[in-house]
Amino acid sequence: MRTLDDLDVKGRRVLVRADLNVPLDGETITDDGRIRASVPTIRALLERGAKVVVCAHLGRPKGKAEPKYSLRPVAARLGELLGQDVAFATDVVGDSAASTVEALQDGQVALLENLRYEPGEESKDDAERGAFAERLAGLAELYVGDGFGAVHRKHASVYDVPRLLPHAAGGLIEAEVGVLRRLTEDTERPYVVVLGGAKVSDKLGVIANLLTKVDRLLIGGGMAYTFLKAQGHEVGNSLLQEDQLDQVRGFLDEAGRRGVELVLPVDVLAAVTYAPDAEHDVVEATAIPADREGLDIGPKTRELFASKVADARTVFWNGPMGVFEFDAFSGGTKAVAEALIGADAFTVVGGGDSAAAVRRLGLPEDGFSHISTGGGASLEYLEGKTLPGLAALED
Ligand SMILES: Nc1ncnc2c1ncn2[C@@H]1O[C@H](COP(=O)(O)OP(=O)(O)OP(=O)(O)O)[C@@H](O)[C@H]1O
Ligand SMILES: O=C(O)[C@H](O)COP(=O)(O)O
Repeated sequence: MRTLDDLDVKGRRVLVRADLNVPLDGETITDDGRIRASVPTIRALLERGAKVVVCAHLGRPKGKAEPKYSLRPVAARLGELLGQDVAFATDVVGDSAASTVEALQDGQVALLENLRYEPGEESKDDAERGAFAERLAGLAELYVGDGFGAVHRKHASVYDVPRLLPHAAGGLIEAEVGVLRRLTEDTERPYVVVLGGAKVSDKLGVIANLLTKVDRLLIGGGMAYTFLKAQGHEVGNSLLQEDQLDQVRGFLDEAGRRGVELVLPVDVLAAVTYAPDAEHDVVEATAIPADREGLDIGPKTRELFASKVADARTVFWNGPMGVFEFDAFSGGTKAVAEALIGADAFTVVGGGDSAAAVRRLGLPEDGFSHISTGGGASLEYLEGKTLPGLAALED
């Protein structure tokens, strides 16, 4: 992959694809980790006299402009971190983007509005995606891919634009790939992967492949309930991926055949509703009442998961064990994070929310070997898959 040193950026418009998908509470950014991780590359380009045009997505607005997914608050925070103004374009490839980019002087930076306001960004139709990519590429002369968290998406800004412009990888992508490579080459064993979180359908897909690589797979968070249901248990109102139950039954069989330990929760915190102060009880994972939803792993599971991490030599963890944003349901995530910190192992945490959880719970970031900005992206990297955003940069 070419790096920033291979591009002559002085006086030129450089489109930087960053991952600025941060958690928001209204317009308040609750964790700015991904913005901070994007700063070094943007700063390096500014210092070299480029006109920097940053593009990124926020949430999943599905091709429509929805104010709650606006990147405007992110532009303000990015400006504070860079110590200079960030011009904000109120559209992606429209008049505002054109005039904002036109007005940039060398060493100045702009952020475009949420890429996913445009249906072309995520389109599965190559022509529609390509047409949007042409418009986006038209804003700049060079492209820098640095949004590691999104490299697993075959989206216009990730996959198509680098084919249209001279390009390079930014420092974040270089660093992430450098560390994650260690998890795919000569992995020290026992190798344990811990999965949780809420993007269940996305991440179930990676399990088949992980089962060929790991010694133990621990499943918590919103992911666990599809497994419990597949084993025939009631999961009440818990997060469930009904259409993937057969696939999950297949994983359970495959794990058995391969001798991979697949460890599920034995108890959960079952709440009456999804709320910070929801009334809840600890119940056996096999006996979740029909009118309750599991919002965290229970105390016995925390001990069980910690014991399964304790002797590991390599651990990758993606996805919180519960709704850590609510204090009452953050204990499981904290227990798993502490188990990783205590392990004598190469430990990697991946994912926007997983990394945010570590910081929110006040745990030391240097307690882990690496905190990755990518969740789904790191998981797919670990599978050994070719990721569209990396392949495009390698071309
Ligand atoms: N039992 C549960 N029920 C509902 N939501 C849950 C549960 N457990 C965890 N979550 C939610 O999962 C979300 C994080 O999931 P997600 O899969 O997006 O992880 P991530 O670390 O951000 O990875 P990525 O970077 O791929 O998005 C959190 O907002 C958390 O509240
Ligand atoms: O949060 C992430 O994992 C990345 O920003 C990608 O977001 P996505 O899962 O909505 O594509």
